[in-house]
Amino acid sequence: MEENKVAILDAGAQYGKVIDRKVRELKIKSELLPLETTASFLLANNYKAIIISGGPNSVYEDNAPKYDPSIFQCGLPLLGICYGMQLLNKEFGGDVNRTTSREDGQFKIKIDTKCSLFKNLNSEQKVLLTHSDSVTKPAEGFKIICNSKNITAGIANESKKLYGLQFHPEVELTENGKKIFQNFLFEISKLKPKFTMESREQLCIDYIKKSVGKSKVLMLVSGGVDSTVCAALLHKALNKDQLIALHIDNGFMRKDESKNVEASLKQNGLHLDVTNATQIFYDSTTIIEDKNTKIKKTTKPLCLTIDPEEKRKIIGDTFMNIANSLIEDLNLNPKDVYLAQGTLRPDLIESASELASNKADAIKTHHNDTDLVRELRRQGQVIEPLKDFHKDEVRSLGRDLNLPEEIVQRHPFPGPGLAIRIICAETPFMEKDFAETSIILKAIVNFSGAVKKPQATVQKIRDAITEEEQIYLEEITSSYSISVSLLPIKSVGVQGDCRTYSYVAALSSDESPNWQYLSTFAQIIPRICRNVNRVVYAFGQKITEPVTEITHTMLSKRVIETLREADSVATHALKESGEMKSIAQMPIVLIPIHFDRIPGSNIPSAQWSIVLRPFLTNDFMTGVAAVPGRQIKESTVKKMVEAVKQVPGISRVLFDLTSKPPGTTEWE
Ligand SMILES: Nc1ncnc2c1ncn2[C@@H]1O[C@H](COP(=O)(O)OP(=O)(O)OP(=O)(O)O)[C@@H](O)[C@H]1O
Ligand SMILES: O=c1[nH]c(=O)c2[nH+]cn([C@@H]3O[C@H](COP(=O)(O)O)[C@@H](O)[C@H]3O)c2[nH]1
Ligand SMILES: NC(=O)CC[C@H](N)C(=O)O
Ligand SMILES: [Mg+2]
Repeated sequence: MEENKVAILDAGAQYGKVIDRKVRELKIKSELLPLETTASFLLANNYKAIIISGGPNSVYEDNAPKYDPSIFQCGLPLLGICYGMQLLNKEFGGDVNRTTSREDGQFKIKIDTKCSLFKNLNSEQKVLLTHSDSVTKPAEGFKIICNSKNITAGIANESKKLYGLQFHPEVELTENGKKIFQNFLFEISKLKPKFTMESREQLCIDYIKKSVGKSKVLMLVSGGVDSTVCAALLHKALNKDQLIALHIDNGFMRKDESKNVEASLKQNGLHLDVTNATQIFYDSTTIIEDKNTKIKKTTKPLCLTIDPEEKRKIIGDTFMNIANSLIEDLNLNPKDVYLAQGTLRPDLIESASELASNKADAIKTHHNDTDLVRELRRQGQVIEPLKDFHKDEVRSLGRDLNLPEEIVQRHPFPGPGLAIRIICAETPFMEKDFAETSIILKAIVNFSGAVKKPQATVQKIRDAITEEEQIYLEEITSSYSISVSLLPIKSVGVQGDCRTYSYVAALSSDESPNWQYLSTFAQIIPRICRNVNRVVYAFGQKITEPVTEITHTMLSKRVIETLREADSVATHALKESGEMKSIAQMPIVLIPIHFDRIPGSNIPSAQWSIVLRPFLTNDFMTGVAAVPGRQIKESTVKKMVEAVKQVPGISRVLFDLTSKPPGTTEWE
């Protein structure tokens, strides 16, 4: 029996598969298993080490996921990550509590270089943290092996080979994560790097051939990277007459997108059927189930829907319905036709599909993983050869399949398209925390003045950030005059493996933007105000009046056209600058905010604003905003702003500075 493998016990992390991948890249075999897997199973099946992933729950809650306590006593080396570390600490009698500060994003931590987990590392490390529970007292027999601010970032009992990390060594934003895994696997667990990955291309082709047999496949092709790579695989695996490729224009595509996709794929030898379903999407509804009450209801038509999850579900189900009607139109027997999609691992994990984890929180329902898609999957009707891949892996497979760079390097464009980049609203989002949050935000941007008067607000800020950050905040707020407005709208984020849906804070200034200072605010604001998951900078003069109204916004044709134009001119400016390659993706988002209205005037809020979101990531699970002057030229940003301002109906242009976590790439 295989001697060299690691069990990854899944507590519901967004990054379980990323751990699996990191371990395999080090030539060690690993398997993702449920958290409740027993120690006797692990021993009987020859696992040599255990990694416990993060997860959305809290270890002290009654409904915390079940596990077998013997896994900690069975003698196998164990590494607990985030939730996994909290569980380890609790199991041995230490304390885990929700403290006043949370951490989401990249942080510098101090590590104990003498700990074997950190062999060959420097004492300061940049890591990704995303949690609100913390180890407040390490369990007996455990020492603290790293700290961020005064929060414990890692614990160890070296003689028992039990280790816990509050940060995530598996993601890109932890710079030396790979070395930490090497230390755990090779030095501590004494595993030998023997595992070689089978050719993933061959595995995909075998899977397609075996699943499809002599039937036909209707491949849904958006023209994006994943569906094009998937279509190329199907092309290679099947006979020509078995494959029908369909592109659906749902009315939320970018300017000329459908036309360009058809032409580009034709050039690469793939014939596409293109159907224009704009009106069908616009009017479509679907049936959704309330998570708590389990009551089912029919949604409003998409053009009147505000809730982002409802929008996503309607769109996903409508894609499926259109594909099914094409099968009918072609007089094919639905039982003999498979539907193929370019679904990737992040689509499944973010939608909380059982295929990826049975404990993860749904961050956002991807259109290719709605209830209807899941039902078709259960019936065995869906083919998804890339469902275990991340984006960077698909790109490398695309290159192996000789697809041109222009396709392989395309920026991703979500299936629901512009529909989830228009923040719809009927009323302002102003809960009872709105006023208090606005006060805290003001104290943050006026920190140097606020500290002179001792008050609870200042203490709240001090509690959440390091002493170094407090000094820096005083310095920048005494030299740079900045204003902050809490916007009465919501956007989606991800914190501690949980979905958040909350306020946006907008910074503005009469001085020219100091991007370093602005990025600092973007990092610290969500840590101090948990109900703010996104920080943007508003170009133009300082915003002087509180923003308490919204422009009534639905997915109307005029709003869609406005965003389509703004997206087109901003993307054009990025292309012209030659910077498409250095940016991973650039969502352009329309928000229902009309700034600079004359107070007391009765002119209604009628305009919208546009947010630019140039974003950097490889695997799309974590990432950072591209900062002007650093990862994107300031002159390019200026051109984008000028171009977008010319679009009729636009009040202001803003720039999103939020990393993932605490924000997500898209706004809903
Ligand atoms: N307009 C569309 N027409 C047909 N199929 C679509 C459309 N949009 C999305 N899909 C299907 O949904 C899948 C998932 O979409 P997703 O955006 O993640 O992938 P992609 O569009 O292929 O690549 P990218 O991530 O680069 O945009 C696609 O692979 C495709 O099968
Ligand atoms: O095909 C898609 N259907 C969807 O429903 C969907 N939602 C998000 N995305 C894309 O997924 C990546 C991660 O997005 P977030 O950071 O916003 O979660 C980013 O690349 C997003 O554009 C989608 N793609
Ligand atoms: N990412 C995680 O594992 C988070 C664990 C826990 N829910 C927290 O917020 O601390
Ligand atoms: Mg796409």
